[in-house]
Amino acid sequence: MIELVDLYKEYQTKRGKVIAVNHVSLKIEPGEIFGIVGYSGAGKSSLLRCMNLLERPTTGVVRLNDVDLTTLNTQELRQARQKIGMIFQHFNLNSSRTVFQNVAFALKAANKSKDFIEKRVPELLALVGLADKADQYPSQLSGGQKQRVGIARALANDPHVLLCDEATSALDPKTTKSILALLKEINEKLGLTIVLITHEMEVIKEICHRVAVMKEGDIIEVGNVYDIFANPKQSLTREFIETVLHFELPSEVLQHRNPHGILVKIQFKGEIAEESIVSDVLQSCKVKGNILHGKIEYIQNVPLGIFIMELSGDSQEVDKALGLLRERTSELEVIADVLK
Ligand SMILES: Nc1ncnc2c1ncn2[C@@H]1O[C@H](COP(=O)(O)OP(=O)(O)OP(=O)(O)O)[C@@H](O)[C@H]1O
Repeated sequence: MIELVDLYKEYQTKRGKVIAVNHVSLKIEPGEIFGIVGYSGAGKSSLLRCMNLLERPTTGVVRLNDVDLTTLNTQELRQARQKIGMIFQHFNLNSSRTVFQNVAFALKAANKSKDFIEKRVPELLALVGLADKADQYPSQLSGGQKQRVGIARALANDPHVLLCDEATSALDPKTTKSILALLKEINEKLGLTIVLITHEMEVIKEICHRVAVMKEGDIIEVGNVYDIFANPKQSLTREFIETVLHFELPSEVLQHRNPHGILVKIQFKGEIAEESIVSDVLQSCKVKGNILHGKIEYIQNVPLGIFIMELSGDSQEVDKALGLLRERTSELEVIADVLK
């Protein structure tokens, strides 16, 4: 488990002090994929790099499996770091070494024997799907393949934790998906804890169990990914979610609104997203419902349905329909007139 207690990181610059991480406390549980999302400059890299002391926090505690890394001497820290793998946006491979040698490097640094290295590297390359690339050089590989080498190298010493610093930001969408799928597979197969930072909410949606939203050095919201998507509290979180759900109503739709109708946003969580609650209620109340926008997203394989509808008809019947929709289940949320 990783535990950050009151972590604070500042940099001294010519223009004065910059606070990158502002008294953050966080617990990351073993085996989870934990994402940290935020815009550029929010402090994500600084926070991540404090987790393995690549950056030393100005104050605060970084515990890995109950050991406070900030209290270790150089030798102890080197040992502890072997249990924290890291991958980078630009892969950080040594271009003058082959794929095999890049991965072997991490094992040599941990004083592993030649025999062990000869056996272990092919296993690692097979795990990341590069069994046939051992003798190639980084320049002969695609971006996705380079990141696979980075992952193999990071896993060489059986880490407890894998830190991912914008690991897919330099990759195209298809390659991003394949790297995220590999990370998920490794998480499930090896029970490895993964912490990733990203500015893309899509990455969070794709593989994370929990997410923290970071702004100006602070964590402003943290929770289970599904709950955060279904019920974001902070406007910045909503902004990030919007980049995935694309739920803005096009202005043409608003121009052609029925002046007597009311706009409702209806959100279904879990299995009921697949039921026909809305049509049942509208039929029973003789209310007309016009779907203006709607979709069902699957987040961690659980459906989240969101619809924007215009309801029209006798106003008492519309109120009754809204009441019934609210009542039908606690998992259904009706936000009446979305424009107000
Ligand atoms: N080595 C450094 N020296 C001085 N200031 C720094 C240093 N590293 C980061 N900063 C500053 O700290 C703040 C947080 O930066 P950080 O890189 O941690 O954020 P980030 O969310 O990871 O952004 P990005 O995605 O652009 O890397 C920024 O204001 C940045 O300019």
